[in-house]
Amino acid sequence: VWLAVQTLADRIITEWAQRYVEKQVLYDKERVLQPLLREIVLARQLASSPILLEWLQSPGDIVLEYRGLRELERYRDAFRNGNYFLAVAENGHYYYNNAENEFGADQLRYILNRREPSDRWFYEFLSQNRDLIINVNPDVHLGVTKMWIDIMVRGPDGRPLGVAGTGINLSGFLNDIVDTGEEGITSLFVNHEGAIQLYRDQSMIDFASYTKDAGESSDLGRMLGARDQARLKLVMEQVQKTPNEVMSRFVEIDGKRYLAGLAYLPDVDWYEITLMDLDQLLPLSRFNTILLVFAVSLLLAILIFQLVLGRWVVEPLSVLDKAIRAFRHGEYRGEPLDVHASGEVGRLVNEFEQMTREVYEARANLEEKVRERTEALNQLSLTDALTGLLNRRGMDQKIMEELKRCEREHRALGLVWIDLDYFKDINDIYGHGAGDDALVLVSKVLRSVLREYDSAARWGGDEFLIMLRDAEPQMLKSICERLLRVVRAQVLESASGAKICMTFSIGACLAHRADPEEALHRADAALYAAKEAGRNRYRIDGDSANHPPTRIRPRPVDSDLH
Ligand SMILES: Nc1nc2c(ncn2[C@@H]2O[C@H](COP(=O)(O)OP(=O)(O)OP(=O)(O)O)[C@@H](O)[C@H]2O)c(=O)[nH]1
Repeated sequence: VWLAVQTLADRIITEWAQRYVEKQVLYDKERVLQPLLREIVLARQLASSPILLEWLQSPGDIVLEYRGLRELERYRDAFRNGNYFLAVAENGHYYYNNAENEFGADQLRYILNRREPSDRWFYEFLSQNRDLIINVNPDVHLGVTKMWIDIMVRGPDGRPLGVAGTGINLSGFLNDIVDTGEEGITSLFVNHEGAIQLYRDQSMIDFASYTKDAGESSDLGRMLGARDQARLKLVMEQVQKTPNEVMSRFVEIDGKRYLAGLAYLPDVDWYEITLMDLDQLLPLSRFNTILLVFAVSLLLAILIFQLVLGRWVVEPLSVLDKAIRAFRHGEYRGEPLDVHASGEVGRLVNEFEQMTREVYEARANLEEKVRERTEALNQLSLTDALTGLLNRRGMDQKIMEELKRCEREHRALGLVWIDLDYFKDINDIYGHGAGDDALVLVSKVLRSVLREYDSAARWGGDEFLIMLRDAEPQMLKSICERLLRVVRAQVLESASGAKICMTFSIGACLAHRADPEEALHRADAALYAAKEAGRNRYRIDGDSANHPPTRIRPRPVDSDLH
C-alpha cells in the first residue's frame, strides 16, 4: 500500500511539476525578454538614426562626428545601464560612455584591431549577415563584463557601417532578472549550439560564444550527460518550430533529477531552459504525513470492515455451519440461532431455521405414521383376517403371558377348544362362501358369550380356541353350555337362501402351570372325546360327568340331512 501510494504521489508531483515548469518557463521568458527587448528596440533606433548613418558614411568628418556623438549621448540616459557604444567599420574607432559620464569628454576609447582576439567579436559580426547579436562578453579594454546588445548599422545600400548598441551590466541583470532566488528553480539561456548565454553562475557562461569555433563553447554539455544533451537538442529543434510552446523533459545534473522546461525566444534567437529540482521544490517526504494518515485510515477501514464482516457475516455463517452439522446428527431441531445477522445472511439463517423445523415436523409425522403402520401390521400378523379374532400366533402369545401370570397368582386359566361339526359338509353343500359365513357367525357367537377380559382366536380351519381368565370348573362348564346353546340358536343363510343350523363340539380344561402344550393337549383330548361322543357337546378335562352322544349334522332348517 505504502509503495502504491508513493508511486501515486510521485506521479501526482511529476504531473504537477510539468504544468508548473511550463508556466515558469513562460514567466521567465517574459521576465528576461521584456527588459532585453526594450534595450534592443532602443539600440535599433540608435542604429538607424540618420545622424549616425550620415556620420558613419564619412567617419573622418569632425562636424558629423560631433553631431553623431551628441546623438549617442542623447541615447545614453535612455539605456538601462546608461551606456552606449559605437564601433566604426571604416576606421575601427570604438566610442563608449557610461552612466557616470566617465568618458563624456573623450568618448573615443580605443581603436579596434583585427588581429586582437578581444576585438574578434566586431570583425566576426561584420562578416556575418546578421543584424543583432547579444554578446555576453568581458570587455578587456573597459574592464567590465556586460551583455552587449550589438546592432548592425547599415548604410542605405545595406553595407555594414559599424555596430552600435548598449551593454547591460551582467551581474545586475543576472541578480535582478535571471536569478529569481526561488529555491529549486534555475533559469538559463542558451543559443543554438547550446552555449550558455545567461546563467546565475557566471563561470558557466560562454562569453563571446559566437566568435568561437564549434567545440570551444562552454555549453550544456558541461552540465548534462551526452544522452540528456542529445535529448534537449531534439526538444530545442521542436520548440524552435513552435515558438509559443513549452516542452519539458527530465534531465540529470550532478546525479540529481531535474525537470527541464524549454521555450524558444525568436527575438534574440535564444532558448530559455528552466530547471526544476523536484526534490527541493516538493520533496516526496512532504507527503509522508499525508501518506501516513492515508495508510492508517486505510488500515482502520480494513480493520473495521473485518470486524463488521466477522460479526455480521463470518460469525453467523460459522454458527450456521455448526447448526448444519448438528442437524445432520439429529441434534438441532430448528430452534432460533443466537446470531447477529441481517440482510442476505440473516435471511439465510431464517430460511435454515424454518427449513429445519419443517424437516423435523415432516420427520415426526412420518415416524408417527410408521409407528401406526407397524402397529397395524403387528395387529394384522396377530389377527385372523376372516373373523377379526386373534390368529394362532396372537393366541399363542396371549396364552403364554396369561399362563405365567396364573402360575404366579395361583389362579386357573380356562382353555376351550371349539371345532365346528361337519363343517366340510357346509362347504361341500352350500359352497365355500357359506363356510366362511359360518366361521364369521361363530366368531360373533364367541364374542357375545365371552367377558371383556377373555380372549378368542381362530386357531385354523374350523377350529377356535377360547381363553378364560380366572376360570374355575363351574364357570367353565356354564360357559361351554352357553356356547352350545347360543350356536344352536343361530341360523345361517346361504347365498341361495337356504337356512343352515350349526353345532360345534367343545373340549375344555383348566390350566394352572405355565405349560401351554400340556394344557392345549388336555383340551384337545377333551374335544376329541366330545367328537367321539357324537359332537354338539362339550367335554371338560378331568370331568367325570357323562354326556350322551348326539350326532347332529349341519342341515338346512326343516330339512332332514341325516
Ligand atoms: N369355507 C372354509 N372352509 C374351510 C376353511 N378352513 C378349512 N376349511 C374346511 O374345513 C373343513 C374341515 O373339516 P374337518 O374338521 O376335517 O371335518 P368336519 O367336516 O368338520 O368333521 P368333524 O370335525 O369331524 O365334525 C375342510 O373341508 C376344510 O377344507 C375356511 O377358511 N373356509
